[in-house]
Amino acid sequence: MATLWTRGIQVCRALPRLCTAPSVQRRTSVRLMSTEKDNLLVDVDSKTGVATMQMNRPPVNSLNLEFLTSISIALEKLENEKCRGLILTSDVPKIFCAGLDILEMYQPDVERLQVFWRSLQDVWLRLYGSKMATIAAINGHSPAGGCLLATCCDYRIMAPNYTIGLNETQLGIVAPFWFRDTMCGVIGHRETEHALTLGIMYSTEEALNIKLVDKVVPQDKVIPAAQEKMKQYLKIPEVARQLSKDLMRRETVEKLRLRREDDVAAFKNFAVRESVQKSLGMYLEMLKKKSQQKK
Ligand SMILES: CCCCCCCCCCC/C=C/C(=O)SCCNC(=O)CCNC(=O)[C@H](O)C(C)(C)COP(=O)(O)OP(=O)(O)OC[C@H]1O[C@@H](n2cnc3c(N)ncnc32)[C@H](O)[C@@H]1OP(=O)(O)O
Repeated sequence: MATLWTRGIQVCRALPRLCTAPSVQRRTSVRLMSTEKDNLLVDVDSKTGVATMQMNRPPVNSLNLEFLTSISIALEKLENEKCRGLILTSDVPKIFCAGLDILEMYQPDVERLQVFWRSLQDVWLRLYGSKMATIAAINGHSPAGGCLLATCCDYRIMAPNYTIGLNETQLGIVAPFWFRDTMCGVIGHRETEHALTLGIMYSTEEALNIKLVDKVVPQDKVIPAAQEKMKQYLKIPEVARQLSKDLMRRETVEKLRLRREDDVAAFKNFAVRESVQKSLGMYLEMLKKKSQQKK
């Protein structure tokens, strides 16, 4: 197992130029490193060409601008390196990904808010449109943006006793069309409508029933099961597999590509509404209270 490490991704606060390209050195061990500690660990098996990407931004792997930028750059590098497969998982106990960092949307700097949204679009375009075979090894809770990451993948394996879903309406916000399309592609129109309007968080078992996840295995078997499933993908002739995936996803990808700036504007205009800010504030307060009660 070789490790692909990315060194020196400099995430600048200065906008709009966010970061300089990381210099990748090919050697036995190359690390993907971000300014925010090692919040993304990427190992590439040099024999199989399968990368394992572990999200590691405690406490809950929430997706802020810097973290999204790291993920996006890492995905680009893996694609450029012609990796064949990607297993996306978490290094944070009990959490796959808590979705977007709500602090990015609450009382935002409007300039940064837009860059933030573009960086989320980038991650989606790269992950959903990836040529690699992608498997989500969901080893923890996976609300909203976490569910989006998982549903971008070709296959989902989840551990028991967690939750997954697009719960946006519960926060008083709305999942945009490309979140919807991604989920529709996995569970179909009716179930997506039900899930989105009610903001349903499914238990692992419920998620399996509606095929939001493909397989449930014990916690310690999630990554081995993903590695095993990956073998099946890698046995398929590469071009045939990639073209079939492209055939299924191209229209959805193109829809966002063509509407990127409209989507940024819609997000910005929506997020700055007084009613939305009020809802986000109340939700953050609720999370804080819940967290304090545990301590
Ligand atoms: C007209 C149409 C136009 C369209 C326009 C678009 C509109 C906007 C679309 C936006 C799409 C949004 C997508 C999202 O992803 S929103 C984020 C949703 N996420 C959640 O609701 C998850 C909330 N968190 C939880 O449920 C739990 O934290 C979790 C189950 C993940 C873990 O529970 P646990 O008990 O282990 O941990 P705590 O709850 O104690 O949390 C620890 C600390 O982390 C903070 N926290 C949690 N989640 C987030 C988050 N997503 N962002 C920021 N911070 C988060 C939590 O407050 C605790 O902090 P403190 O310890 O400091 O109190």
